Amino acid sequence: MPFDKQLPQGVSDLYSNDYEKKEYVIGQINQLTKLYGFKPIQTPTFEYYDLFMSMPNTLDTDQMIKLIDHDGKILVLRPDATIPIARMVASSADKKPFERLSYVTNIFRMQNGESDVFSRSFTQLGVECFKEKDAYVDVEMIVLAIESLQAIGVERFQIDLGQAKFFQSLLKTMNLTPADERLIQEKLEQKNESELEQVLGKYKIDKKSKNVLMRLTDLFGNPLSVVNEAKSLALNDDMREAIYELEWVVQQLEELNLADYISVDLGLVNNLNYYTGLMFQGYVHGFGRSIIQGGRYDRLTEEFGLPMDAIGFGVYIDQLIDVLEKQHHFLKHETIQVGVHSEKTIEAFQVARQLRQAGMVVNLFSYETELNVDLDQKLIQLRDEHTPFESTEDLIDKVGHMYGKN
Ligand SMILES: N[C@@H](Cc1c[nH]c[nH+]1)C(=O)O
Repeated sequence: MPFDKQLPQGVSDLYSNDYEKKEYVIGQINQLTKLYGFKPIQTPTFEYYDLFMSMPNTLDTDQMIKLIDHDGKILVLRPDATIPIARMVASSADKKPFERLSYVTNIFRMQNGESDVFSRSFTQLGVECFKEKDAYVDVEMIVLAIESLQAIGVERFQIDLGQAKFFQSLLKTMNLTPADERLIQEKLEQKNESELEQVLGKYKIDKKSKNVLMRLTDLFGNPLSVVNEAKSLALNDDMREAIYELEWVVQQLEELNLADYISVDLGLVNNLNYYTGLMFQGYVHGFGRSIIQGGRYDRLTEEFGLPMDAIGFGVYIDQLIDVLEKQHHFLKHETIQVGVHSEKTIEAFQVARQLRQAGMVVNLFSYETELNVDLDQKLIQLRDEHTPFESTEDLIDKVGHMYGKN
């Protein structure tokens, strides 16, 4: 019986049209990350399940795709890129790894648990910077995120800035179990005010902390006014410090004339719980899911025995392509057809080479046997006695003209 050709749910083939879009988007952003000094690396597609479970409250077991190794140990397909990179950096032999690492990789993660098979494999491009904490790096990362989206022409996007330390320091005042904290975080992430209130009602928490927590559900918008309001809500020094750090970043971005791209959301939490300071997410108007997620994570490598401050972000490439498609950003590349006549083969190759050197996409066809090619795609025919183009400039001039480019 023939194989029934079906694919598992949530994965798909990528035909050249779509692959080219992906290649283009990745290429543009990579070009930029290189200019910022990031060096590409790769971690394995699967690793031990225990690696990801050693980070409490980060990824749920039912978000991961598991495999059994030959010795019975459980493996998982990479559900996150940042954790393995932290492992890699901490285990590098000379303990002096590159500071700035970048990657393009597939991530296998069921965002909403086991039943969510539709988004379980996606591509992420990311950068991670391992360097002693310095506020300018936080600013630089946001600038890189903004420039990455600008480089591919994304319109109407916004980067929401948050502060993990603000929320975490507030939680600390409540003395809850990790499971309770997780539940509160989940409700806050969903901005579900009524359920958050219900959940909070179950615990003995002082009124002040509860009120501040409830305020987080709508503490977002204009950066400096949110920051100012948050200052008056801070209940301890850590919360105050978190806000001052955020304020400084906002001020620098404003001075860099990037205020239009940013907003602050102090209710911003991420179920990837390794963030310790500045956090950010990139959104496009009219498109619900974030296309960029990142932040500072100063305690992750410590889990692997090498304390190192770090910050990074990941671009959700497939989601970004959906956005670009909606915003009609992909121009069709015109393919120039060059006819090859058996007595003029060399000339055809020469013309094709010149055109390609000028950056044009060229397909050859046999002028004698394939004359039925789509004549709408304008042809360069080499039937005549002379080669039609004198020089590359002449060629581009004429071809450009034929295609209305001049
Ligand atoms: N790993 C994060 C993105 C990130 C990279 N570096 C820091 N955060 C994610 O998958 O959303």
